[in-house]
Amino acid sequence: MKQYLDLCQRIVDEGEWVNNARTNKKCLTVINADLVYDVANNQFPLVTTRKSFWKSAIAEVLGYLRGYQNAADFRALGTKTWDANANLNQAWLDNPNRKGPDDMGLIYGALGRAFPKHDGGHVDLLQQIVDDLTNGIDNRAEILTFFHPGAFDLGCLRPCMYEHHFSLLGDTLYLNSTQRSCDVPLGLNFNMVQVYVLLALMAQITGHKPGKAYHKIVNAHIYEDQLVSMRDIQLKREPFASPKLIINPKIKTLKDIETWVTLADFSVEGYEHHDAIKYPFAV
Ligand SMILES: Nc1nc(=O)c2c([nH]1)NC[C@@H]1CN(c3ccc(C(=O)N[C@@H](CCC(=O)O)C(=O)O)cc3)CN21
Ligand SMILES: O=c1ccn([C@H]2C[C@H](O)[C@@H](COP(=O)(O)O)O2)c(=O)[nH]1
Repeated sequence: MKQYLDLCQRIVDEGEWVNNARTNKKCLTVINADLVYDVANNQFPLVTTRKSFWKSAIAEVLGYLRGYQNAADFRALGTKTWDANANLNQAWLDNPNRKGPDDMGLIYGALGRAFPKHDGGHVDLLQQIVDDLTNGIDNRAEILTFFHPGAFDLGCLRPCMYEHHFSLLGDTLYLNSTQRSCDVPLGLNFNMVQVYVLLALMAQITGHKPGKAYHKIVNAHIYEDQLVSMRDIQLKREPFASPKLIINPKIKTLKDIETWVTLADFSVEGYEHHDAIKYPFAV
């Protein structure tokens, strides 16, 4: 939690204003932040200086792992967070590749689970990584990537957390996640949970102990209409201790995640938080 608040404060103190053409908003911006999550000791990085809707964040991860590409499927899992990008973004509404209401196109898991090959086929990057790790193999390229510049026009948004690199040291699994662009008040609140859960889940289904998750952020920003709430409300609050995340131990395979896992398989223990803050969302 401290590292999150430190980043927010750093943006407020040292950030530079950058005009963002896509959203037509100004962003107070810093470049580069490195966050670390101690998954081995269940230090769940949940924001406590406002109420965090952590279930929505985990629903997104489940949708990515299943390769979903439709906001209705994400709603069925328990999150509405893709509705705006699928249905309110004018550039995507005007894009002939959009297949209709709620379509998000080829982004995140839809791409990572069927990455196009040169011969016209596809490769399921996640399945390959799970198979390797389950067999104790780390080929030093266990990389789940969602980044495919040749396919940007097939999706509603370029992936923000675009790469997850898994590594094995003995029986401990590590994760390095890279994020190119980060909406710190809204998105990072979710992204910290997601990096943590991804390592915890992957360790559980491949039979390893989770170690640390390293989260690199390149462009970290606060939108102009979020600044006052962050600076004058959220940053004035004292954080509470980190809660614990409990994952159903019956989840043992990728197939389990694909077939029966729901948000009921996740709970948080000891979550003390301040009141909710509603931050504006830039489409
Ligand atoms: N501008 C922007 N920021 C983002 O963080 C973001 C995008 N766009 N587009 C793609 C996804 C969607 N994400 C989202 C979308 C909405 C919320 C949101 O509204 N969060 C509220 C309430 C969530 C709820 O009730 O489930 C919050 O207070 O955290 C968070 C992340 C993260 N990403
Ligand atoms: O997981 C996510 C997804 C998106 N974001 C934020 C970062 C930016 O504010 C926007 C995306 O805009 P781009 O113009 O494509 O950079 O969404 C996030 O923080 N986390």
